[in-house]
Amino acid sequence: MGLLVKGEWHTDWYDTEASGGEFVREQAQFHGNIGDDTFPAVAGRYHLFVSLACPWAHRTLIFRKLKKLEDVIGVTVVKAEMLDNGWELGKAGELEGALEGAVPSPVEGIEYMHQLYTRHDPQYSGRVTVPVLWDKETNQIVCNESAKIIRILNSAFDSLTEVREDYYPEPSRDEIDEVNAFVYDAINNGVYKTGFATAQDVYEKHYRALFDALETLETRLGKQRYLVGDQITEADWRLFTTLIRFDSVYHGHFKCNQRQIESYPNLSNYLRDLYQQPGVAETVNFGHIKTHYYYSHDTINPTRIVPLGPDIDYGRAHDRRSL
Ligand SMILES: N[C@@H](CCC(=O)N[C@@H](CS)C(=O)NCC(=O)O)C(=O)O
Repeated sequence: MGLLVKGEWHTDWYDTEASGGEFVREQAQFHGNIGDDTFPAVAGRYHLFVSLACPWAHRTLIFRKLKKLEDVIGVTVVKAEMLDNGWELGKAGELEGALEGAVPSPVEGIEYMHQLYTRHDPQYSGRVTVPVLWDKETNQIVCNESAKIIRILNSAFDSLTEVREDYYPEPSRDEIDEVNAFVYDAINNGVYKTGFATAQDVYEKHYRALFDALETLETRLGKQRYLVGDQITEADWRLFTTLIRFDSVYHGHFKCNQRQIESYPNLSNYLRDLYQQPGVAETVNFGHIKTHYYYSHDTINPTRIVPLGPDIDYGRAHDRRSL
């Protein structure tokens, strides 16, 4: 764990002292678009760097899969553990098996993700996060904000594939934005704010907000199959990547342990419905997910023991078709 200061790597844990025990997420710094003159939509030019453990990177893998962009955008997987040097790229052959179609880094001479950031900007200051959408032609980061990358993948390459599914349909955009904001604050980022809190009252505040929000969604999903009506939208995929990690990691490691997702009738069936959408299960790697969290956060789990459970079959039947 660390960050870059004017291009120099520093091994620092998140500074929660300055914020009274609160984990404060840093904003992503690269927000380029695809489809303009700088970054035209071209097959084979752009590349994703992802961690299979990371819920934010997972969103981008799902969109690459659903929009059938495997031949348009390459992908490189980083090691599950994030240690003193931050995210680490494997040696050739080491990680490709973790995700079908993954390739070693196309950017030569880099061992760590922080070297990719300094390749783009030798003076970069900030956290070194995944996912990264990289332009191989100009050696630049196009974007390192998953919310933006999934919008890019949703439509920017449509002329290169036959897939026309739209996960951000015009008529539902206001509602999707509203649900996203609620889910992001209390759930996607909520589990981190709960798990990384270093003061009891801060932990309790985010824990309560998280479980209140899950209760709200449990009720909402009693009336409709997906978060915004009867069609899957980006709002569902953004929630999915947190829910699929919840019982294995956030419940124990982040102390989000009032309930497991398995105990909510609607949320658990909804989670299996999404997991069973074609191609999605292939993007889920519980080995990387569990190893990453339990191994990398040594202030939370210094023994690095990775728990064996829980055993949950996300492939078993769900009841959502009746809605
Ligand atoms: N806003 C970013 C957040 C990405 C993010 O925080 N990724 C985590 C992995 S789950 C990371 O790389 N953390 C490294 C760090 O904070 O040093 C996005 O959604 O793309």
